[in-house]
Amino acid sequence: MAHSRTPVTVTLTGAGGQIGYALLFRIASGQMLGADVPVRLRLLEIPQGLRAAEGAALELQDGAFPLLAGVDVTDDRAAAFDGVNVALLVGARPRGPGMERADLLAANGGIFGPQGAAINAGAADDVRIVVVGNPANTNALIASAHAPDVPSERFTALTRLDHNRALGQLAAALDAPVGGIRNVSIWGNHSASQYPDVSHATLDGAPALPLLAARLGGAEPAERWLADEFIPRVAKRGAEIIEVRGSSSVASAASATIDHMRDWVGGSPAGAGWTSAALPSDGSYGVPEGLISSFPVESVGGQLRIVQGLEISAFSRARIDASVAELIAERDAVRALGLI
Ligand SMILES: NC(=O)C1=CN([C@@H]2O[C@H](COP(=O)(O)OP(=O)(O)OC[C@H]3O[C@@H](n4cnc5c(N)ncnc54)[C@H](O)[C@@H]3O)[C@@H](O)[C@H]2O)C=CC1
Ligand SMILES: O=C([O-])CC(=O)C(=O)O
Repeated sequence: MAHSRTPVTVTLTGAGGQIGYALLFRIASGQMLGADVPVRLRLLEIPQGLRAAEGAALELQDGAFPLLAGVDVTDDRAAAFDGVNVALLVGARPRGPGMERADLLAANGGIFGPQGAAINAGAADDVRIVVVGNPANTNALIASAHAPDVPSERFTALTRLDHNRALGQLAAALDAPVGGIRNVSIWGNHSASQYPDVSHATLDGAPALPLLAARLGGAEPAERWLADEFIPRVAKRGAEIIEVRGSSSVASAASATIDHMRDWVGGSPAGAGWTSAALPSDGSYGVPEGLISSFPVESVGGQLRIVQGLEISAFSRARIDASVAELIAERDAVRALGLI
């Protein structure tokens, strides 16, 4: 099929890595931007990752994807982000043995600062950015700080994986299909301090908490399950996957990245309820303005909007505040390092 539309330029960093490999073929097949939207892929790697990215580019050619208008592989940030419409910032510096948190933040500042500057210099007016590489929220903050001409709300970080993990756990507890569940929320940081919140969740339109209580033998056992099992399991799911699989989440992380960008660009599907994404706070729910924190969001008219007016219990408030406190500490640490 020939496509008359101008291709959308998608830049993927860390394209030679694991998540990159899981993402590329789904993007090329139209699962992120639509079955009628041609894409041009720009794969950014560091020199030692270039061969792996070049190999992925060969396989993309072998996939004969009708929507794929071209693939460039480069280690040049300016070339990678020139004209970018959709940026998936996956490549990051993993924590090595003996590395302190400040070392990790500094190493990632050296990646995300210059990438933010390159986006600022070359991106298309409609650029949308999602940071996947950890620590994702603070890396997004650093990139945004180096892109003063790009509206800050275009910089987001991925918590859709946490959102999807929460859906999966709640569906299992309710012994119900995941597709019937709506309005789970992830608040705060993409880290073990995050707060997966089911207080507004529904199953087939009915509030989920009473259904949970009925299954678990009352409101108190349900509260215990939420506090002692559900919340820690979702918040530490990344570590559980590493423990069981031997390496960190890949296909689920790629799938969540596709979900995040598909909904942002294409809009939340009608009747699907809200999802979760980390984006700069506008002060909603007492989260300090400018912090890149996860919120319940809907995508309307190409923009992510924080869902307003939700009642926040004392239990939820304490947990949101704890995760936000961690984000503040990360922001202050990168500020002290001169990275923002
Ligand atoms: N936000 C989330 O929900 C999740 C985030 N992650 C994070 O995603 C990141 C990537 O994970 P994997 O693909 O499994 O790691 P990986 O190590 O397989 O791949 C990372 C790739 O990034 C490249 N890279 C490093 N610095 C770069 C730079 N400056 N520019 C371009 N490329 C660069 C590396 O060469 C490597 O090929 C990690 O930081 C991981 O912690 C993983 C799972 C979930
Ligand atoms: O925990 C990790 O290292 C990777 C990650 O962010 C996740 O799986 O949520």
